[in-house]
Amino acid sequence: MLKTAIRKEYKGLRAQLSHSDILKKTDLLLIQFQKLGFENIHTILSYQPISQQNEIDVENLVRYLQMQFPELNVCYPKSNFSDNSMEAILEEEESEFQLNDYFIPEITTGKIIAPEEIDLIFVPLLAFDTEGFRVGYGKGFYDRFIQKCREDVLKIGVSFFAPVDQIDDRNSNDIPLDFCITPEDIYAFQ
Ligand SMILES: Nc1nc2c(c(=O)[nH]1)N(C=O)[C@@H](CNc1ccc(C(=O)N[C@@H](CCC(=O)O)C(=O)O)cc1)CN2
Ligand SMILES: Nc1ncnc2c1ncn2[C@@H]1O[C@H](COP(=O)(O)OP(=O)(O)OP(=O)(O)O)[C@@H](O)[C@H]1O
Repeated sequence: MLKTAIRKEYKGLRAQLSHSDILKKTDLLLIQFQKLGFENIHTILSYQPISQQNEIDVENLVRYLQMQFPELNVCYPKSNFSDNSMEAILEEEESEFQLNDYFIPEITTGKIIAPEEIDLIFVPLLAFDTEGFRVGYGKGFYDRFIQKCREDVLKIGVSFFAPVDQIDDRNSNDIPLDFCITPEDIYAFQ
């Protein structure tokens, strides 16, 4: 399937989920995530969900990591729509989030963390395939950002749905995930 068709289908599938479906699937995702073990995680890049789009809220996954790594640095993306780039901003006590034009609650100010410092990224997506490639909103923000990260950065996708068989129009910029968590399974790639 082509990315445009996948985007359309999975936006539709998400839109059909009820509030209680979402709560249940989000709980199941945490249970799956807890099966993974991590070592030496200091800094992560999380995201705030676009709730109008029924994006997955990964807050509970972040809290779970914070229990294991009490000193965890949690960053959030700040997008620049003029060049489709983004920066990781460290969340601190005084951090504020403001809805941007795309209904993303974006962190407003804070310390910029170098991509090389990030150990783990929760990657938002619309769909993924059986090899770990993903379809996002089609602007390449995450592919551009991940390119600047360390080779060993853990890229973890989260999806309410099982993978599609194959994304037929993937390109040389597409960086595959290491894991994708769904309410039913953990997919490990490579
Ligand atoms: N929660 C969240 N934060 C994120 C992302 C994301 O996917 N989810 N991003 C991942 O890249 C970056 C922002 N990128 C975006 C890229 C394109 C559109 C966009 O085109 N939105 C459409 C609405 C979706 C639609 O097509 O229906 C639009 O408003 O036209 C939105 C965000 C950084 N922060
Ligand atoms: N590292 C990169 N450098 C330059 N252009 C890039 C890079 N990564 C992606 N792009 C460009 O960004 C556009 C969107 O890419 P793609 O269709 O793979 O997006 P996506 O993975 O669905 O979305 P997103 O990453 O925003 O969630 C494409 O035109 C692609 O060529």
